[in-house]
Amino acid sequence: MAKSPVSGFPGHVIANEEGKAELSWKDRFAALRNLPAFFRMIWQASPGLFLGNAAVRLVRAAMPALTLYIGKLIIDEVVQLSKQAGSGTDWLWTLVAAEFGLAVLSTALGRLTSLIDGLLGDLVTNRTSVRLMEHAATLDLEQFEDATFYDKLERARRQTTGRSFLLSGVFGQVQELISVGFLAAGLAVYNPWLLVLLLLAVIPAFIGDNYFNQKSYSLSRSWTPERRELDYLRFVGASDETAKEVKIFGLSNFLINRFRDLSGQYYRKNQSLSIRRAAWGTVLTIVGTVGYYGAYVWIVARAMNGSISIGDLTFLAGSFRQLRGSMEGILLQFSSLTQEAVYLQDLFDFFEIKPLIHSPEKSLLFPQKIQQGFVFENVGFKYTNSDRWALRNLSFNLTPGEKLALVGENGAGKTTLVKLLARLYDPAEGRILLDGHDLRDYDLLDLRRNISVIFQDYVRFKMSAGVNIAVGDIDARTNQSRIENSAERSLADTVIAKLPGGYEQQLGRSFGKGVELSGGEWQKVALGRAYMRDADVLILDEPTAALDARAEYEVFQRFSRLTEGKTAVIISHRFSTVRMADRILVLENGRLLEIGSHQELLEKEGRYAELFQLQARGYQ
Ligand SMILES: Nc1ncnc2c1ncn2[C@@H]1O[C@H](COP(=O)(O)OP(=O)(O)OP(=O)(O)O)[C@@H](O)[C@H]1O
Repeated sequence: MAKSPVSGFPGHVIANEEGKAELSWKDRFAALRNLPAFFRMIWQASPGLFLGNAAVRLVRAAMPALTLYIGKLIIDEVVQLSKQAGSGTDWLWTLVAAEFGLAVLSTALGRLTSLIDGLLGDLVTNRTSVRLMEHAATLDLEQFEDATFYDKLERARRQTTGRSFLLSGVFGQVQELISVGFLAAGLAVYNPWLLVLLLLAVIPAFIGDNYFNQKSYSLSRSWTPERRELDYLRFVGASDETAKEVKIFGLSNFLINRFRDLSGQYYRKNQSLSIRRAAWGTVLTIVGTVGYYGAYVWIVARAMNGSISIGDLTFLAGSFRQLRGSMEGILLQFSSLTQEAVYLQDLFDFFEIKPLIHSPEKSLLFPQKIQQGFVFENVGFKYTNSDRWALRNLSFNLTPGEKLALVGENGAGKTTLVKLLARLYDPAEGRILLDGHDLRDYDLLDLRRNISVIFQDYVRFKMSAGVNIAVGDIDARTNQSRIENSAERSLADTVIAKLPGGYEQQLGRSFGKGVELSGGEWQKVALGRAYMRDADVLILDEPTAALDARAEYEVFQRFSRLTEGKTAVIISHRFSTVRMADRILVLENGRLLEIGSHQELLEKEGRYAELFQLQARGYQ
């Protein structure tokens, strides 16, 4: 049985993947444990900016209480002076100057904070993106082919941008908390009950907001697959890669309608949630305003009966208003921050995914010279999410220096076989031996380094022609003579000679003055990668499918010469290519049907002979 690549990962805060996720309070508080790791990420991005941010915010936290207190002193002083004409005004003007100074400082520090937040946010985003790419590179192909994994990757990718919100949010929250501490202390000196009234004014709105945040989180999470489909439709509907077929088959309406349906459904769900949120928000804020005016009435009454001064009145009213704003901010932010922290869990979950295919602790190095070759022993393989065996009971050997051709109808399992040989997957049954040792005992990177594979769906990198060949051995990308030599062997040199920029020419139309190549021209370039990698084992999956008859002939003339002594596996539907192999392995529905030389198989008059004659007749 092929193991599910995403099962058994560390627990989620979220209940399930299908999206019935609800965020309970427990989940929210649990998500807060992601914050230390998040702070570590920020600290690693720039310790200097981190400390600077903390220091500036600490100073800013003290400012509201200080400003209000100076305001109170100013008013009390003015009242005093108006009662005692002729006394000095120096103290009054000193206080006014101090308040002015605070106002200027507050503006300057506010700007400074945004600047630092912005810079730190960018650094964190870049670092996280790099980590994401690095980690993705370690994971298995099978994991990439799993939809659940892809959703997780998608959510993690979304986490790499927009981190600055969480960053300034968390820092801002700490700043507000300290600020509230100062203000609350001032209020408590006059009457601690004011603080109770304050909580009553703030909590209803908080509960409402929290409820709706939870709803919108589960909506957005449950829609991850559809959002991915929306992105995909947007891409297919408007991209250079698909434009040709979209036009020819007149697909645009089909795609647009699907997009409209899906985005419309999401919009409607979101719309009803947003309306309910706005309505409840209004009601609960009014409740809060009642609480605020209750406290205000008490303060005014105390001032009227002379228990507190006019300065105290402005200080208390100001503090109360400010505190209400700050606490509302803290509580509301808390619910969106915990939500963000939960999203952060997606990112950390992604980093926790471990590849199932890796090197053993004590690994073997790929042999300098292959002695016995590869042996497939009763190999079976199933793709994840598929009940069908793509390969089963497969036993054969591949001797050193042999050229083996794989033949079979579409879906017979040819590509799967070579993916197993390159250890992109591990067999679910049986084993593959190289010189008597299981492939799983070899160092994975060393194994891959020594096997050169060109897949039928090779990547057309939107990069220069030279790099498109150099990807065969990317560390040698500055070795121009090796690149040119590889190009010569694969016939790509004639393609590149026609490009205005030669080896520097940007390929594909995505960037700048890129040039598009024909299918066969791309194939020659991709074939160059196989020669660039000087590996002992060469695997070519339909390497000549797009080549014209002359090019195919030439490629194979060279191929036999250039791969002398190397082990090669070639997948091809063209029998002119296949017959040049030493032996031919015929697959049917994942099983080995026949194996032997061209002549042997023709004499056997089995499936190979039938397919060969079928194709030969087509040429007569
Ligand atoms: N990534 C995948 N996930 C699930 N099933 C897959 C995947 N790749 C291939 N298969 C299935 O495995 C079987 C063998 O596929 P494979 O690509 O090995 O065939 P092939 O012989 O190379 O075909 P072709 O001649 O069309 O290239 C097919 O039934 C295919 O549907």
